[in-house]
Amino acid sequence: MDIAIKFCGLRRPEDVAAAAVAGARYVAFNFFARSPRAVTVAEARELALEVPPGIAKVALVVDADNDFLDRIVDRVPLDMLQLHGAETPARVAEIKARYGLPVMKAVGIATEADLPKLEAYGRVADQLLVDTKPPDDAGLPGGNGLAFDWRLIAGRRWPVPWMLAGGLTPQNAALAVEMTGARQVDVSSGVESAPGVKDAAKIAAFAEALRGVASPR
Ligand SMILES: O=C(O)c1ccccc1NCC(=O)[C@H](O)[C@H](O)COP(=O)(O)O
Repeated sequence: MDIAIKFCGLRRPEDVAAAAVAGARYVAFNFFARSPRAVTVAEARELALEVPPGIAKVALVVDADNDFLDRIVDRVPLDMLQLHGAETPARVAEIKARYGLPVMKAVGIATEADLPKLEAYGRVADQLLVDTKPPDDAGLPGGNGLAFDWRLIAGRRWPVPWMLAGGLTPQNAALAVEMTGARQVDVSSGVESAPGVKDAAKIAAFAEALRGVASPR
């Protein structure tokens, strides 16, 4: 089975086109205003309308309130919500019920002590994004281009599908899949030429690096 790829933080129609050509299974639009990858609701709508059928369109939000989520969901055709803040399991369940969209919860991992959170969110979310926990001095809750120690999750399973994220690049993605058993991966800064600027050649190289790579699970 092919490894499913999510390209995160797309801002331009050419990014969507490059992701589609590379065989993306998901593309994500980032609504966190302080991110160099942020898009407005209107921009995301235009981008989402360009996404070919068969590619899931994901909205990435950080501790968004209902008013903001209402605006996003009303205007942007979406297939999934990605919650990348400090949303509690109860808030994840509330958002899932309110919008009727699948919800992916990002969980930051730095040490073994972070792993129980995956169990807790796995009971309420439809998917988990197993990402690197941002260091205290990181300016952003995600998209920092930092990997965590993949040995922490080698051989682990959760009750819902999950995606590996954090510091993946065309150079290390195949090894990450082999070490963790991930069947889905997420990448943002590893396919950029500058913060927020996706690079079509790196997007293609990332997909190429995973072609023919089989998850050991
Ligand atoms: O990418 C951002 O700017 C960002 C900002 C705020 C919250 C989350 C953000 N990104 C989340 C993602 O899903 C990234 O793809 C994930 O953290 C991996 O990023 P990277 O290490 O750059 O591949």
